[in-house]
Amino acid sequence: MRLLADENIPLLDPFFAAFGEIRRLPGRGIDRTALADVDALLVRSVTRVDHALLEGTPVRFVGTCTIGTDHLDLDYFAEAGIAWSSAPGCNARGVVDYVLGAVLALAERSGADPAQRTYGVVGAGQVGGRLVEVLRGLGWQVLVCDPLRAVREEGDFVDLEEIVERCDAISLHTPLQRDGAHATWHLLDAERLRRLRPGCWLINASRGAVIDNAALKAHLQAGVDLQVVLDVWEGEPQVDPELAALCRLATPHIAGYSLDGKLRGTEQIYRAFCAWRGVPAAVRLETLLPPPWLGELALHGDADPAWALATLCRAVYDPRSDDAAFRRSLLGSAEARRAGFDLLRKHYPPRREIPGLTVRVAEGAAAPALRRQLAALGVRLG
Ligand SMILES: NC(=O)C1=CN([C@@H]2O[C@H](COP(=O)(O)OP(=O)(O)OC[C@H]3O[C@@H](n4cnc5c(N)ncnc54)[C@H](O)[C@@H]3O)[C@@H](O)[C@H]2O)C=CC1
Ligand SMILES: O=C(O)C(=O)[C@H](O)COP(=O)(O)O
Repeated sequence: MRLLADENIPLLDPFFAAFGEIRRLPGRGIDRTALADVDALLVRSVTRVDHALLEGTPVRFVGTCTIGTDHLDLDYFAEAGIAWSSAPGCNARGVVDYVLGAVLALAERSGADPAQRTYGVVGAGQVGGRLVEVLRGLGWQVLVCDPLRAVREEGDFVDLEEIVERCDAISLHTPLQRDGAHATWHLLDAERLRRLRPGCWLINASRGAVIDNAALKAHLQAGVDLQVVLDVWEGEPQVDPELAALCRLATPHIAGYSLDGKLRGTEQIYRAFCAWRGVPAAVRLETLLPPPWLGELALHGDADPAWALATLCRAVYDPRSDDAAFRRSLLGSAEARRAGFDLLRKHYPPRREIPGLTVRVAEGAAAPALRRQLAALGVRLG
């Protein structure tokens, strides 16, 4: 059996070597020629996998080690009888940690208390749903917009217009859907951007085109008070440096790049692949995932919970380092910027997730509040 894989997929050998030959290519370089004798294709989000790529090739299985599937032509797969799988939820926690880091950075910069804002989460699936749980667990006010969930289940959902009008921090977590009743392409268009509350924090770690980037740039250039964090960009890997310069935080599509999330993504595709082949999945991620870099910490029982929240989150991940590296990469030519976007992702430093922490809290006046907060973050209590 021959497998072709994006070279940025980690742990290919431990999970897939037993099945046959594994060839590796940059995800953007995978073409029909490379697939001429390939049975299974393993990708991440940068390879468009459709009729044009697969027609006439022997590929019968496609796995994407990512949550998003907007780069796959699923209708064509169904028509052509090609088995496929994505990795739902694999890096959801990485995105949650990114949003927390972004919120804390915006709060520090503006001097605002993050606990006093009204958060709007748009899309409450694996990522947004976990984010809502964390924010509500911290005792913060959160409005949730997810029209698909709203028709399926009881719950406290609001529509997008209410999010736009009432929230002073909005985080987008929908898939990119170009058409249909719940299309998300340019969900935040010029008109909705205009109606955002002054001083609003707007975070996009979903897909670039969920916000109309040209409208956003025009809006920011007009001097509107909007604090924007973008991890994803229309047209990436080409990023508009003028738009990036207008953002408070700008990163190269790395919100979900926790080491844990990336390795889970490979494992989930390995399991789907084994199921397709009809063989048991013998390799276990637990044996391959390194222990958390930052294991155990102790907190004084009188520690200020707001200080503890910021300190612990930042100790695990602070998106400002990714922002600084990305801004440096945007100084060169268009070609260098495009290459820089992919290089930063290819050589991304290993980052772990907040729930990997174990924290002991000594007895003290703030101990109950600290323990509640740690539980909300998903941290283990030692
Ligand atoms: N920046 C990054 O590194 C990452 C980005 N992503 C992106 O985040 C997206 C969301 O991920 P998950 O939460 O895991 O997906 P999911 O499929 O679990 O959840 C998406 C949610 O959005 C809702 N939704 C769909 N259309 C909507 C609309 N028009 N308005 C409001 N809600 C709507 C769905 O009902 C669903 O509950 C992915 O599709 C992917 O594009 C995911 C992982 C990492
Ligand atoms: O899982 C997703 O969906 C994502 O957006 C991934 O974090 C994207 O990772 P790459 O495919 O860009 O490596």
